[in-house]
Amino acid sequence: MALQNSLKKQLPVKDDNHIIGSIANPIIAVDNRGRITLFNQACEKLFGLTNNQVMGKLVAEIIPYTGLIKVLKTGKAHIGRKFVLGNALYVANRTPIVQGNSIVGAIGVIQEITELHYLAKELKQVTDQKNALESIFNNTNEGYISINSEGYINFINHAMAKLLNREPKNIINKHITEIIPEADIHLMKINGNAQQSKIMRIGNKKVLFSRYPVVTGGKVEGAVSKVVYQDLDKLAALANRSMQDKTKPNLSGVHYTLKEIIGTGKSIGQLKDIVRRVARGPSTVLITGESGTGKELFAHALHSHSPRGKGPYIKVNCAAVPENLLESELFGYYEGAFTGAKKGGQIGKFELAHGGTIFLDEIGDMPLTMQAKMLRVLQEKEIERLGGRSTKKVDVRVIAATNRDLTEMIENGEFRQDLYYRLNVVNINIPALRERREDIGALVSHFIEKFNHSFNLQVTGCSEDVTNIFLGYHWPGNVREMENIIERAFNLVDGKVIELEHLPHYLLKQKEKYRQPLIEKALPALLENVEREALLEALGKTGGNKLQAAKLLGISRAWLYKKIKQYQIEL
Ligand SMILES: Nc1ncnc2c1ncn2[C@@H]1O[C@H](COP(=O)(O)OP(=O)(O)OP(=O)(O)O)[C@@H](O)[C@H]1O
Repeated sequence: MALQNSLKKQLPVKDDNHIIGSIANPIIAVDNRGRITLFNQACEKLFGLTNNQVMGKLVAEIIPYTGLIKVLKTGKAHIGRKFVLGNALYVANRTPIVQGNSIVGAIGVIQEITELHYLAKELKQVTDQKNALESIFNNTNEGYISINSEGYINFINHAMAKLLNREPKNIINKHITEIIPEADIHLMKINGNAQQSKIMRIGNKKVLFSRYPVVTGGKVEGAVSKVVYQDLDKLAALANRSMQDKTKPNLSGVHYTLKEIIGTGKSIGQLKDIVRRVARGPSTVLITGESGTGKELFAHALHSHSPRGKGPYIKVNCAAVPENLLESELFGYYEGAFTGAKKGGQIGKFELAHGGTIFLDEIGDMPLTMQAKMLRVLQEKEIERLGGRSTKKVDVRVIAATNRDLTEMIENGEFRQDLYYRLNVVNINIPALRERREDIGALVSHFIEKFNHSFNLQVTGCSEDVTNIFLGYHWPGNVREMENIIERAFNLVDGKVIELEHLPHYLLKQKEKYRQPLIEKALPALLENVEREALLEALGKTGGNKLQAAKLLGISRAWLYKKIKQYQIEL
């Protein structure tokens, strides 16, 4: 008790006015008639009036709009009423002073909130910006995650959370290595350097990520990582698909028509007529001919001129695909069909070609087991993916090609006869280049024009010696070989004419070889051979023009016709 009394003496609690006077908040009170009864020092400062000037005076006269009179009249408190005085913002709480049942006065307590107001405004702006950024980050497919300088996650967007297969709320504040163990190496190294486009694994996915330091006031405060492609394997598969799409004409720009097939001679002309007619129908076509004769070019043209020309054109090289993969390549497979099968399975070339054409190149190299399956597809027009039991109808036109002698293969038991008949509904046989020398001149001009364009040169032609070699050579590699020889010459030529020195050595030698067998024959046969070759050369040089060819040979036109008939030269 003694202690309490001594404390009371020391503390100013006994002097209410002194306590109120010391409060930093302006306080003003009135009695029940509105006369000022309390006006503390903070109030004096706020209103610029002294206590002596205002005490006992009517508040309405001294400071209008305090709201205290209204509180007196209504008995209702005003809480948190804002008002502006000078450049500052204030909030006031006004309450009635109640004694017993009656209102004996009113009191107002004021607080300056200018700073607070601006802070609140700033906070709102920051919150708005944060919300906007969050919605941007959460509506992108790119994953974002940020960590502080100790590696604790302070932000993650939806895409990144999805990639991690977790809820964002279960990730925030966790250590990055706890959530992404692989991050130890890639995401954790917090320094001032950015890392761009690195590949890392997150779970079973390969992703591409970039990491940037978060720098505040020159200090690295953390790092933010961006995952650009969530699954590179998927992306690779997509790119693969898009490459496959590119094999489709009209989409890729690689689009051969009959116009691109060069040949002035009768044989090519006849073949073009056949293509025009056959293209209209649905029949399977077998294109035969030596390697490099233009089988693929004809297959393309067949597709382009057909009603399916705008559909896909899918090529499968039966010799290039390993035997054990050919079936899945052609018909596709379901997930888990075999060890190493891709997740999600794979669509086969037949399905890809739906509505278009499938070109089965090198069909002669198709294994016998596959030949049986192919026969079924051609008969039923339906395919069965590996690992599945259901079949699917496909609307595909089949064009097959081979440089092998299928009839001989049938005799040797290497090719199924029934498949041969199915494929050979229409046969297009492209003669070897040596059997249509009349096309040589036009082809040479065509390739010179083509390479002038790509090499940006102005080559006008070949020297006479070179022309003679071209006309006499037996072209085992056919048009492809000619294309290669001319391209090679373009790499060496520095004038406007292709000369002997621009030809490969073997070609000069081959020419002699080509002439050699002649001496092994009897004289009449030898003469016939020479005569035939001379006719072919002349016709080739003149692009098949008989009048000019006859002039070149020094014979009459009638004689030339007789010889053409005798040697069964096709023009
Ligand atoms: N008549 C032609 N006109 C223009 N270019 C041709 C002609 N014939 C072939 N070519 C060109 O020759 C090259 C070989 O042609 P293509 O690939 O069509 O031959 P292929 O008979 O299918 O060969 P392979 O049997 O080796 O597959 C291609 O670059 C092609 O453009």
